[in-house]
Amino acid sequence: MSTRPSEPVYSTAIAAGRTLFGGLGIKQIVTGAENIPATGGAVLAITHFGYMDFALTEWMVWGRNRRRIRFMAKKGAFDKPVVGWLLRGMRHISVDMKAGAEAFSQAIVALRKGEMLGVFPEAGVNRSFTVRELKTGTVRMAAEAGVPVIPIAVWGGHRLLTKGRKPSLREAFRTPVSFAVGSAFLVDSTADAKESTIALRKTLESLLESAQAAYPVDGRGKWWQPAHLGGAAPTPEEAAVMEAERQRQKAAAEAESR
Ligand SMILES: CCCCCCCCCCCCCCCC(=O)OC[C@@H](O)COP(=O)(O)O
Repeated sequence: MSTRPSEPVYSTAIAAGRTLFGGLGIKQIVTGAENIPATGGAVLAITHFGYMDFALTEWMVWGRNRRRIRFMAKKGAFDKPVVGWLLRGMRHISVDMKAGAEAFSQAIVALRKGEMLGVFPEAGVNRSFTVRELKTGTVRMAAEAGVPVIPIAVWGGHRLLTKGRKPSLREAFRTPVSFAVGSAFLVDSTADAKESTIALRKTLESLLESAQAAYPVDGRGKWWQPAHLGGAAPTPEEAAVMEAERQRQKAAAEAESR
């Protein structure tokens, strides 16, 4: 692919994102950037601690090789009037969490066309800021499309915007965001998807540990630091309880609106 067709919606979003992150003085710390393929299909498997992970990852990738990531995102976002139009304009893929087959086949088509797909295999933001159990779809789609998985840990992006927390300019200003990009993870199509997924999770955890170890701000006692590293974030067990409660409330609200 020597030509890169113009995409006005995506280009506008990138311009807006660069202005925002540039204005906030976000500092990128990147290791393993050479692992991002310059061409061809690949699944980027990204950790998910904050709502800026999408844009931050695209910002980092764009700065390296000018590629546009097609993200898999919740159907709920696509159902919103303006946001939905924007997401479709950027050719992101809508995922119905209750019926994933449609999104899966769209993802395969995109990968076979040589697109770079961005997925968050934890299927949501985990308030403990630790890597929780992954869905198996990531490795299954890579195996089926015959493309590599590129594991990426993003650390610090949750300080900009995350679940259950009001964003603060002071917290965001000049915040370092680390990206640890791992080498291509080739999925053996004869291997069990569960096993490969466990291996992928271990890889993401070790990339995350390396990003945290080198992070230039001491997180001890801070809300954004995981409990096992001396931070004030809820433990994985507490986060799971909070998430179950949130799901229960959502289901109750949906039942009421019917
Ligand atoms: C400079 C770079 C700027 C580039 C802009 C391109 C970025 C594309 C933005 C895609 C945004 C997709 C938003 C989807 C929203 C969404 O799906 O997020 C929620 C979940 O994940 C986790 O949610 P949760 O249920 O709260 O755990």
